[in-house]
Amino acid sequence: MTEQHIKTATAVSTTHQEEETTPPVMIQVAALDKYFDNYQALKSLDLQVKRGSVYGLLGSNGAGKTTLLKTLAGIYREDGGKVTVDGAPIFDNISLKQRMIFVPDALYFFPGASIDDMARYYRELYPHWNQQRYEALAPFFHMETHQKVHQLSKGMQRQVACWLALSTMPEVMILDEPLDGLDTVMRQKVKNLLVQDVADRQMTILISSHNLRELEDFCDHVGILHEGTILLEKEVDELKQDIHKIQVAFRNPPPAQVFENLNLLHHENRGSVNLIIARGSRQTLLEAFQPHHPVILDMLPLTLEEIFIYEMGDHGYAVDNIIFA
Ligand SMILES: Nc1ncnc2c1ncn2[C@@H]1O[C@H](COP(=O)(O)OP(=O)(O)OP(=O)(O)O)[C@@H](O)[C@H]1O
Repeated sequence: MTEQHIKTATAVSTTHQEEETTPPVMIQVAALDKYFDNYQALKSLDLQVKRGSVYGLLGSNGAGKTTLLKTLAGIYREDGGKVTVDGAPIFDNISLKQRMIFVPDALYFFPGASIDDMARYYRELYPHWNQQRYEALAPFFHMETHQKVHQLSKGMQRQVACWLALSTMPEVMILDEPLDGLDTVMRQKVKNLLVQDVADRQMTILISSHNLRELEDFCDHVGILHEGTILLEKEVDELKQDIHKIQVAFRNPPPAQVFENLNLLHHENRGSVNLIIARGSRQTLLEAFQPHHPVILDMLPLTLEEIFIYEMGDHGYAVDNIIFA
């Protein structure tokens, strides 16, 4: 989500008097345990998602993403810890479930149902169903509402699931790898639609993916789930501001302390050029080198992928499969 969207969403929230009392946290997970027989799929997991924000949940196969999302959607009951949405427990809470939507990894449509049939079903279940929006979105998805869902391709069925979900006007959307199988253009269009709802009416999104790149331009927070726990959680903007890749070379090398005093994540020499990944503000890092008259001093932007690799390196984990899968 863009900075502008966040600003818009913030502006909307502060213009409404009643929202001053609304808790900023929409999804709260504390010390969540989930077992399948003797197998512990989620281990004392903590997670918070603020109202009107987008949280990206990353994890490799079997990390526990679907288990977590199904628990948050109230499909699984927690075995330990607490899961609340807008301050209330979710399991067995029908009125709360009417305010949120879960788009699962494995989609389900009634046998032989058309898109319109499914829309009628959703209309019965969700009191805030917006028929006008449902109809307006048909050309966006390039589909006719009388089409049978089972005759559509997998990617088109995923689009139908997003289309129906958006038409329920949810306060919270939980999406299990919704972008898988969508072509690049449609993926971006769906992301734009989702972000628009976040900006316009403070919808909260929790979205899972194997692919960090998929989430990079879209999420406010990214968390890495690994073997049932959140290994690392970061605010995307903060991450990008706080970590830098620097190429620096000197005619006369400065004392070693210049490097030692930095919060270094990585340092290598390529000929006379030092390649450094370091934490700290841009200004602090520049000020460390400038007194030593560098002949080259470049600060390069880091991708979120690179940031996670270096950050996770700190934790001593090999995470290539999480980042690149
Ligand atoms: N119904 C179930 N019964 C038994 N074990 C389960 C069940 N559902 C999930 N598991 C186990 O829990 C672990 C987490 O599975 P989960 O489906 O949550 O992972 P995931 O991160 O969504 O994986 P993927 O990216 O492959 O979809 C796995 O080891 C899986 O085998």
